[in-house]
Amino acid sequence: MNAHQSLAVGQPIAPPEAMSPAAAAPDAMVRFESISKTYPAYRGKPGVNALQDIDFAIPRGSITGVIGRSGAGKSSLVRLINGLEKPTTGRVIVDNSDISALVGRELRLAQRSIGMIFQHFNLLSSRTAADNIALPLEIAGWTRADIKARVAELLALVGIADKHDRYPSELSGGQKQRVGIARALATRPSVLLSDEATSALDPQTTRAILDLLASINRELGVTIVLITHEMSVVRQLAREVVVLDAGRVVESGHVADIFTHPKHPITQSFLAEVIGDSLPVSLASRIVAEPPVGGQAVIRVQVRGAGAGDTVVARLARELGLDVALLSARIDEIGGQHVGSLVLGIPGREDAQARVMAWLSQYQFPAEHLGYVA
Ligand SMILES: Nc1ncnc2c1ncn2[C@@H]1O[C@H](COP(=O)(O)OP(=O)(O)OP(=O)(O)O)[C@@H](O)[C@H]1O
Repeated sequence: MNAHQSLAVGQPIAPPEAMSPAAAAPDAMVRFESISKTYPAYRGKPGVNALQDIDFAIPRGSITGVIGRSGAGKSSLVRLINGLEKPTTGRVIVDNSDISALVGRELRLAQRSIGMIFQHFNLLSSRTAADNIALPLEIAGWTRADIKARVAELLALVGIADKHDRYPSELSGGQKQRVGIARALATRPSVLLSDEATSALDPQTTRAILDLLASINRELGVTIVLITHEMSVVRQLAREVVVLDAGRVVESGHVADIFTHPKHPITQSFLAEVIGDSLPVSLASRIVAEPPVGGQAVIRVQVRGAGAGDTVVARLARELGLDVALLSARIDEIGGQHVGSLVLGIPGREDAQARVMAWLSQYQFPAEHLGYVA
C-alpha cells in the first residue's frame, strides 16, 4: 500500500508517516480498507483498474466531499459504499458492518440505511411526489397508515408539503431534487450518498439544495458523502474532502486545510477554478519579471481565520518596519473558516523581500513571489 493513500479524512494535513489508515479510525461511518476495483476485460475491451490502494475513513456525522475529474473513480467508490459493486480486493465497512461481504436479503437490509440522490433525480414519472417518496417504504413493508404519516413528515422536511399530489413533470429541478432527498431519507438512513446531485441545477437552486443538505446533516445527524467534480460544491458544504485522481486518493483532509495548502496538481487545478486566484486585470497587466528601480515586489499570501488578512498587513509593517501595500484581497468562507488570498506590494529591495518571506514562513503563511510593479 502506498502511504500517501493511507489518510483518515478529518485529520489536518500531515506528513505521510503521521496519517492514519482507515483501521485507525474506529468512529468512522464508512471505512475503505485496502480497496481496489478492477472491471474485467469484456467483449474485446481491456480490463480497467478503476480504484487502487484506497484506504481512508469517512467520519460519522460528517459531510465529506469526494472530488475528481471524469473517470477518476467516484461512481465506482459510491457503488462500493452501497454494495452495488464488490471490491476486487479489500473491505468496505459501513456503520461497522462489512457491506462488501453481504448478499441477498442481508445486503438489501443494509442498503436501507444508505440513501442516495442522483444528478437526474431518478423519479418515477407515473407517480406523484408523495408516491415516489412512499416507494422505499412500500418495499420495506410499512403499513399504509405509517407510510402516509412518514411521507407527510418528509415532504414538510424538504419544504414542499404543498407538492404532495404533483407529478415530476409538474415540478422544477430543485423541487424534483427535494422529492429525491425525501425519498432517500424515507427509511431513516445513517448515510446519504449524493452523486452529482446539484450538477443539473442552476447556481441559485444549487445553493438552496446544498443548504437543505446542510440542515439535514445538522438536524438528523446523517453522514453525507458528496460526489462531485465541482470544488464550489465542496467549498459550500463539506468539512472534509478526498481528492481522487486516476483511481487513487491523491489528497485528503479538512477542506480549509486543502484550500490553503493544496499539494497535488489536480487539487490545485480544482482550486484555481473556484478560489479566484487570478489577479485583477489592472494589477496583472502591470506585473513585470525584473525589478524596476524603486518598484515594489508583489507577493501573494494565503491567510486563514477572521481578521487574519488585516493582521498580516499590520504586523508585517510594524514588526519589520517596512511599507506594505495591500494591492488586492479576497476572503471566502470555506469549510466554516475564513480563507483568503492577499496580494501585497513590499519594497523591491532584495533584503526587504528576504525579510518578508522569512517572516511569512516563520508564521506559516504560504506565500509566492509574483513579480514586480513600478
Ligand atoms: N461497469 C464498468 N465496466 C467497465 N469499466 C467501468 C465500469 N464502470 C466504470 N468503469 C471505468 O472505471 C473508471 C472509473 O469510472 P467511474 O465511473 O467510477 O469514474 P467517475 O469519476 O465517476 O467518472 P464520471 O464523473 O465521468 O462519472 C473509468 O475508466 C470507467 O470507464
